Amino acid sequence: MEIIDQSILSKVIKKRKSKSHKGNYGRLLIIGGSANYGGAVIMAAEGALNSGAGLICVATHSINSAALHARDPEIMFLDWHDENGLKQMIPQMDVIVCGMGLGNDKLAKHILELLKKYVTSDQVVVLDASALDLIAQDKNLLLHQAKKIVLTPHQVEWQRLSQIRIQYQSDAANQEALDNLFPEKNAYLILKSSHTKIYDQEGNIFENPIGNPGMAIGGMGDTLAGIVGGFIGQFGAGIETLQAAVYLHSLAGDRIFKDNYIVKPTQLSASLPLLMKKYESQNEEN
Ligand SMILES: NC(=O)C1=CN([C@@H]2O[C@H](COP(=O)(O)OP(=O)(O)OC[C@H]3O[C@@H](n4cnc5c(N)ncnc54)[C@H](OP(=O)(O)O)[C@@H]3O)[C@@H](O)[C@H]2O)[C@@H](O)CC1
Ligand SMILES: Nc1ncnc2c1ncn2[C@@H]1O[C@H](COP(=O)(O)OP(=O)(O)O)[C@@H](O)[C@H]1O
Ligand SMILES: [Mg+2]
Repeated sequence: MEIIDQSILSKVIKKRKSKSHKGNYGRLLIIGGSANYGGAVIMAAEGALNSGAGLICVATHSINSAALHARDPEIMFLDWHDENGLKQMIPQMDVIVCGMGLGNDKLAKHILELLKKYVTSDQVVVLDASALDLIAQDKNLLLHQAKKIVLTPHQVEWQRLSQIRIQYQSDAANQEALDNLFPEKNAYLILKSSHTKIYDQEGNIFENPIGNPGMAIGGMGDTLAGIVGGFIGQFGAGIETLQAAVYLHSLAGDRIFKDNYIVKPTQLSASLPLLMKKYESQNEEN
């Protein structure tokens, strides 16, 4: 197992080319936010926006549209009851992040079915929160055809999905469970805790050494899912991209925690552009 260190940031965060446009930095579809959990998808979207995603569309319950646009007019909205809209939108995007506040009703399941049907082998899918819980209840909802699939459970979500109780979530058991879920070997696991670990399917494991208890607050994982999506859209779906996303999330949290009793997820997101500028690579992206 390797410990992630700060050098991962300048390795992954590229200086932007002057000759570029929003399409070069990832088209993201973020799906989540039932009538009661709109905050979850807005926090994910703010993680993606502030970490540099080129273009973001949020598919959510229509009740969340005004709040989303009031906070972030940069972000597009799609009513998640609009099945035709979803069918058209899904294959057009580079990265799909799904699950934050999705809930577990019939519509939530149907959205996972649509994803399974319309995601292509060129796309990357990040699955979080309710999406993982729904798949734990019905493994038929799991999609396999994406180029890469990134799971971002906390330990209880991973327990539900892998059937491994928290105290038995050893590296070997986690890797075996990931391989059982994805025999195609196209998945990563970001297992969140106070020491988040990242697993690939080639036997590599990376542990995040930073972060703090001020980050133990609802929405912190939603924010991470958005950052992971934003980073994949800009820097590709390799293991180093995931390490940098996880590390940056905690580094941002630590900087706020130095002077604050708690770390608000929205405050963390707002601090990302400055932090990314500080740690960007000195060489232009190639
Ligand atoms: N503002 C919004 O709209 C927000 C909406 N959200 C949305 O809510 C939905 C449900 O998600 P969820 O994570 O709150 O519920 P769930 O999966 O039942 O987990 C809770 C249980 O797990 C435990 N537990 C958690 N982490 C643990 C850990 N690392 N290690 C160990 N234990 C841990 C925890 O423990 P306990 O409280 O019992 O001590 C409890 O038992 C989902 O769609 C999500 O996106 C949230 O994102 C928040 C902001
Ligand atoms: N004590 C802690 N130390 C470090 N990081 C923490 C701590 N508590 C929570 N976190 C981080 O906060 C996030 C919580 O994710 P999650 O439980 O999915 O939150 P939510 O679903 O409420 O958004 C994870 O990234 C986790 O690593
Ligand atoms: Mg969560």
